[in-house]
Amino acid sequence: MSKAAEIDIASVSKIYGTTTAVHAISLKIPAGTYCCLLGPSGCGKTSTLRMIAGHESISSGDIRLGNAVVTDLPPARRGTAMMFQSYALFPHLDLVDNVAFSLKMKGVSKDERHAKALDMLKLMQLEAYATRRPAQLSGGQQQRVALARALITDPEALLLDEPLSALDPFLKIRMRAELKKLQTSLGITFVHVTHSQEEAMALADLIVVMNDGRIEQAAHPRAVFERPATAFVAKFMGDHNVISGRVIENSDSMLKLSVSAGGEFLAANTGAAGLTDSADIAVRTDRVRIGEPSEKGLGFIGSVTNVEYRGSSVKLSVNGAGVEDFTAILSDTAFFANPVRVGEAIPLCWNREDVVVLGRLKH
Ligand SMILES: Nc1ncnc2c1ncn2[C@@H]1O[C@H](COP(=O)(O)OP(=O)(O)OP(=O)(O)O)[C@@H](O)[C@H]1O
Repeated sequence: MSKAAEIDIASVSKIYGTTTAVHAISLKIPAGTYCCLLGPSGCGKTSTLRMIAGHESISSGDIRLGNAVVTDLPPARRGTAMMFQSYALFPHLDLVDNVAFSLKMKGVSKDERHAKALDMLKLMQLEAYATRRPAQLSGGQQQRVALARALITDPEALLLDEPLSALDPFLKIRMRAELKKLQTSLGITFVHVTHSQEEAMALADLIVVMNDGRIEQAAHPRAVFERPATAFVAKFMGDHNVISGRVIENSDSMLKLSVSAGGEFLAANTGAAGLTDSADIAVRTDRVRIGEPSEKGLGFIGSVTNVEYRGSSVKLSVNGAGVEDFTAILSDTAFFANPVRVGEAIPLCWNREDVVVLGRLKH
């Protein structure tokens, strides 16, 4: 295998006719990273991946792979390989010929390409199926053939477009673990497009959250989850309550918000100096407790609108203080020690360190 390469995306845009799908994004993906491009449908993640692969032209900006600027290179000369969502296997060829296909295009001799294809099939534990055609395989096996076919070119970076979306939920989780294992053992850079935050959290060293053609946050999964940069990231990652309000105090140490129906909320100020009119804060749903707040602004009194039993936890929805559908996830033990019912008024509280001040993206 070749060495992994860093991918450097510098101010890259993609414009289709009158649609700007990607707005001058910049991103460095260190060599050997498992990177997930994450976001809702239409946010520009596939366009970004296809520009890295060379399957889509770059409207402006540059992409570097290792030391080489690849902006104007055709896909086969970039050192990348792409695995498509549909796997794009040839139905009439057996696995050896499917996997060897790109070597055939390069003019590699039959013996040599077949030997290499068999090695790749061995790596994917598919050598026993070498003479089968794709239709004679399960979904998970087809996915491994597609991986073998992409990896046979010894790429420095493997690009994967929703690689798990065709699999049933059980297989998805199994193949997810295999992808991670493969990336760790090969050590090459993986860039994987997904709209599933769970998938990205499970796989990535670097999550790049995209929205509307822009990067909202690029960081380690734990940083994205624990310190979401924007309201979009907090909502998209889930398990956060986002409260938006008017700024009534913004000092070095504290941010105080007022929500229209009278609620007041407090956060330790961490880099929110620019917020003067309005601001958003996030409170983790699993950090909310039933009880009186230790300080005004670190909780509110609300009415329970829904109680959902989830086995090890119970999800409460609460409206109050100008905040709707506020979620508290309580452990089953905490809930059943002191159960509450729909319609009941309850105090909710949390600690100051469980509040994150969210930034705003400058467009
Ligand atoms: N060939 C094209 N011509 C015109 N517009 C396009 C083309 N390809 C994509 N777009 C538009 O560019 C935007 C970004 O699309 P892109 O496929 O990159 O998003 P995505 O995040 O990968 O979405 P999905 O998860 O649905 O694949 C969308 O608004 C889309 O409609």
